[in-house]
Parts: sequence; structure tokens; C-alpha cells
Amino acid sequence: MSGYVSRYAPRPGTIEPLGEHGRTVSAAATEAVSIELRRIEQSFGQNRVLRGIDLDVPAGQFLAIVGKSGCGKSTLLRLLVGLDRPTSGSLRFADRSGDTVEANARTVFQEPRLLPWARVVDNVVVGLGQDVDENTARVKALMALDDVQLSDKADQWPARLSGGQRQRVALARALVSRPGLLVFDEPLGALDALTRITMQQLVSRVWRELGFTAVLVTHDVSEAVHLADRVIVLDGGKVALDLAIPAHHPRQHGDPDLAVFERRLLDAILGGNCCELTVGPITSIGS
Ligand SMILES: Nc1ncnc2c1ncn2[C@@H]1O[C@H](COP(=O)(O)OP(=O)(O)OP(=O)(O)O)[C@@H](O)[C@H]1O
Repeated sequence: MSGYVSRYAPRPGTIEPLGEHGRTVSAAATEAVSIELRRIEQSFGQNRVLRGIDLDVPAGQFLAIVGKSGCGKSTLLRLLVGLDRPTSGSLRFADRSGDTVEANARTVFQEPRLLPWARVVDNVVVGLGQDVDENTARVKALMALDDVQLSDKADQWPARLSGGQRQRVALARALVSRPGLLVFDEPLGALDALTRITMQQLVSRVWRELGFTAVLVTHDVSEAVHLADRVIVLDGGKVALDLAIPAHHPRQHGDPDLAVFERRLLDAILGGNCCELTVGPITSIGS
């Protein structure tokens, strides 16, 4: 690894301002995917889980999906990454590379799902698929490990890592192919509170730097508000609330302005018959 220079060291000319909520995207940015869902229905037998979802996710947005257990968050996520097809309705993905969503989307799950018999760097190489020569694959994997500040563990075995470090390897494996869409399915749910905060900061930073479109499913409204540009609440198979979070990045835990959004989301999730509630995006804190 000698001679390997961190991409976080300032290099003139490689960072250009995006000018939105404090986000900057590096020259190594991904081809972010935009998503359009129209009248999406998903049923399992008699169980109508999604009931006419309309949703536009612009390229580069960080969208969080929250809602009660069983409201269909993971079902929607599986549709977004092409793992399932809807019962009816249409999904459209667009990026400049012209790749299919299956080729250009990666998922980070709650369990890191690492191969115990492969060293850390080789676990990251797995994220590249088959068509990359060995040297290039290793260089890319080391870059992805640098993204998650784990270059020094490249030759370590997964069993020797902490839970948070394993989840960082899983994130590096997802980032290594520079996906245009990165989907997080409760990725931090198994971590202790402090490691979780560190991981949130990391996820926020790689999203701001690499520019991919992100979709996060979480039970934690504080996490959603800390990371996302926009949070939707699912209830009764519909989008019960669609809330913009127009706060600057990076965001601080304990910020009272963010607490306003958290309260609004909790009201929508816990406040009874919220599938009938339709609230447009708000544009300023406290409105
Ligand atoms: N493959 C499947 N076959 C049958 N039913 C399914 C399938 N996948 C999901 N469901 C049902 O769809 C509903 C929504 O499940 P889903 O996992 O999307 O909810 P969720 O909001 O992600 O829940 P949680 O927060 O508990 O993870 C549940 O009633 C579940 O039993």
C-alpha cells in the first residue's frame, strides 16, 4: 500500500461546488440515477402492500423511507433496485451511462455479509463483479477502502474487525463499482449508538463527495433527518407524508432545527390514521 495517497487530501481542481446544502462532488463522482414511479402496486396474494405509489427521485437526491413495521418499506426498496417487479404500475430509471438499474445499483444491508475466508480487500473486490483484471480490481478496492477510512485493514480477516468496521467494508464493497444508486436497508440497525453516529457521518460524507442517488430505509427518524434531503412516510400502502429537509450538510446531532423535522415525522408515523394525510414538501424550518 506504499505510495497510496488518500483521496481526501486536498487536490486542486478535483472538487467542484454543487451549491446545494453544502454538498461538494468530486471529479470521481458517479453517474447518479433518477427514478420515476407511477401508480406502483405490489400485492402478495390478498395482501395489497403498496397501493398506487407515485414518486420522483431526482439524480443525486438522498431519500429516506420511514414508517411502521410491515408498512412496505423493504418491498418498495426491492422494487427500486430491480430485485422484484411490481404487480402493476411503471418504474423508470435514467442515468447518463445508459446502464440498467441492476448494473448500476448496490445495496448495503443490516448484516455486512462478508466472506469470512477472504481478506478485507478481496471482500471489496467482490463488489466489482467478474470483468476486471486483478491489479485494477485491487487498486479500485483500495480506493473504496480509503473512502471508508479503512485502508489500513486491507489485508485483515473479517473476523478480526469490529462490527462497525465490518459494516464499513460492506459500504466499501458497495461503493467500489461507483454505483449511480446506493440503497441502504437498515444498514446501521445492528450497531451501538456511538458507532452508528460515526457511520452516519461517513455515509453522509461519501454521498456528498461521490454524488450517487441514495435511498435509505430506517426505523430511526433521527437518522433519516440527519442524512436525507427528503423523507417519505409510508402508511397504508401510500406515501402519507413527503417532507423536504432543507438543512445544510454536514448536520449536527442534537441540532434543535432538525428536531422539528423529527417531531413532524413521528407525528405522521404514530399519529393514527395517517394514510389519509397528504402534506406537501416544506421549504423552511418550522413551517
Ligand atoms: N415475498 C413476500 N411474500 C409474501 N409477503 C411478503 C413478501 N415480502 C413482504 N411481504 C409482506 O409485505 C408486507 C410489508 O413487508 P416489508 O418487509 O416491506 O415491510 P417493512 O416496512 O420493511 O417492515 P419492517 O420495518 O418490519 O422491516 C408484510 O406484511 C410482509 O409480510
